[in-house]
Amino acid sequence: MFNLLDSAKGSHATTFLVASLVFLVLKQFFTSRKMAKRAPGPTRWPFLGNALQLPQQQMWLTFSEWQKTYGDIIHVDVFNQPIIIINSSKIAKDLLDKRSSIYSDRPHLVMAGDLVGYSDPFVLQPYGEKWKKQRKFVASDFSPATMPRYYQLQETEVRKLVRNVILDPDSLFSQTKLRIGTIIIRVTYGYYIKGEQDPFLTLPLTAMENFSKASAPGTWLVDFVPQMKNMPSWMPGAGFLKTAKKWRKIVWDASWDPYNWCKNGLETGETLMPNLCGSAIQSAADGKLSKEDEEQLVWAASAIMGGGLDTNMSAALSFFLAMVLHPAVQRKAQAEIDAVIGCERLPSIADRDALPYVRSIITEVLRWKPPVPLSIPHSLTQDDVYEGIFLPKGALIMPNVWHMMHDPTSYPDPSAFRPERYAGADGDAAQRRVHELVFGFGRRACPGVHFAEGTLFALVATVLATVDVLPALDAQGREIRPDPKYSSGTITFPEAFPVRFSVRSEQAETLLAQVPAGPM
Ligand code: HEM
Repeated sequence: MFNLLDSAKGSHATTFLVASLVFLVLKQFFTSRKMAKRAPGPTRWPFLGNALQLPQQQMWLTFSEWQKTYGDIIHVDVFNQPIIIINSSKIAKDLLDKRSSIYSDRPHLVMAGDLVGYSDPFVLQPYGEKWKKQRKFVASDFSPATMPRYYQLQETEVRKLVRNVILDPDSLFSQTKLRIGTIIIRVTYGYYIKGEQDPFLTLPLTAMENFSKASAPGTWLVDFVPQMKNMPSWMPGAGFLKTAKKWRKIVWDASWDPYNWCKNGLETGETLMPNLCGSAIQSAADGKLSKEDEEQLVWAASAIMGGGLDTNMSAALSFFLAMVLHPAVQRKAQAEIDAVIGCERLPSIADRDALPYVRSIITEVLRWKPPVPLSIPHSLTQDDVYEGIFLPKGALIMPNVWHMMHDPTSYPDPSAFRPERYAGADGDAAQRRVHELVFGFGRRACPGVHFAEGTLFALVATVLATVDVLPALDAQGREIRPDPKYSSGTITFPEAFPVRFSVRSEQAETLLAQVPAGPM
């Protein structure tokens, strides 16, 4: 009896062991890449893949349409380069945030990176030692604790912007460029921009314009057929090589000229406002950086300057557009500012906590028109499987942030501009959810987020406190309602629209007049 029981127990144990092993092997098999299937997507052509189906204009809208047919993860191929489009915020976070150790590389862009040189600044740097060093250079200057150092500069420059556009509403776009450029260049190099034609402003602006074109996915054949970069420049079809050469010089000059100005200023003892490059040089041993460190600092600073220009300008201009279209939102925000700040002073960034409706306007601008609608693509460094879907090593990962921000299940009536979405007890969390997506993912998330939020708050609060933003009038005195049209490219802007400003009170005019004209 005893022996029988023992052997019965033994056979149970063996069965259990075998069953467990079979289960583990099957589990491994079903979750392995062999069983995982590729994500759905439009039908591919041999060799070309989906090249002909990728739209040239505002890709995010097409990808959003495709979501209805193919779902939240879409796989397309362009000349054998796999591209994974993600239309869901949950999946984007599951992959890019939670699995960031393998999703933090950047795609190797032959045109933008190898040929023009945009892979030197850390925005496009591969995930590696140079990228880490550059992020380290900027980490403390752009941490939340450092932000108050910049408040006065941010507030002063946006006040000048408002004062100038009241006098000349047609200068809205150029003034926005000038003031946002002045802010970011001052904190990066200590240099104060002398005017719209200052090369320290025009060069990086041109470099950013070119960046948007050079990095727009699917635009350059050489990105998919890298051998083309070696073709002789006289050959038909090699025009892109001439373009790349011209653009490369602009990137170089835009990055090294202001750096050298800053370095020389330190050497000659010229007083400079605390700035990223100056502090990094001064904190190096003996005040001298190694050649390698200097190079990485130049590119880190260039990334910060570039990152802080067009993105902020896009959001600022979308804000003005939203205000022209939504007078009721303006009135509600003005009532909040009048009640909290009064008319004796202008709002400051330190007032942020006390102005929740003003904050929710900023969030709604970023949701309504995200400045970087497809974020900046990441690249996957090893094969991966997500819920039975195979994601290949080297795939370009494109989070369609525009779609996430216009998903009607999260944002009913998504094309409506409605800051009230963030009212109520969940308001702050709802705002955070927008910012977390609009400013990017995982280890590559935007290092300038706090700085950008400060500049935008200073702008939005100052504008609403001092002026009514109104539609321009036509020759018959009728209001011209602008049609919100946006550019394509990595960073998207509203097309120029007519606008009018009316000062809200004499006190507002007096307060703006007191802002000093020169550098601070
Ligand atoms: C409204 C303003 C801004 C928006 C919407 C924005 C958005 C973004 C996005 C979507 C990315 C890509 C994140 C990813 O790959 O997952 C990014 C990266 C970056 N941003 Fe911003 N940004 C803004 C302002 C700024 C400012 C003010 C700075 C500089 C002070 C800045 C510097 C950078 C840099 C250097 C990167 C590259 C990060 C990396 O690759 O490691 N951005 N930003």
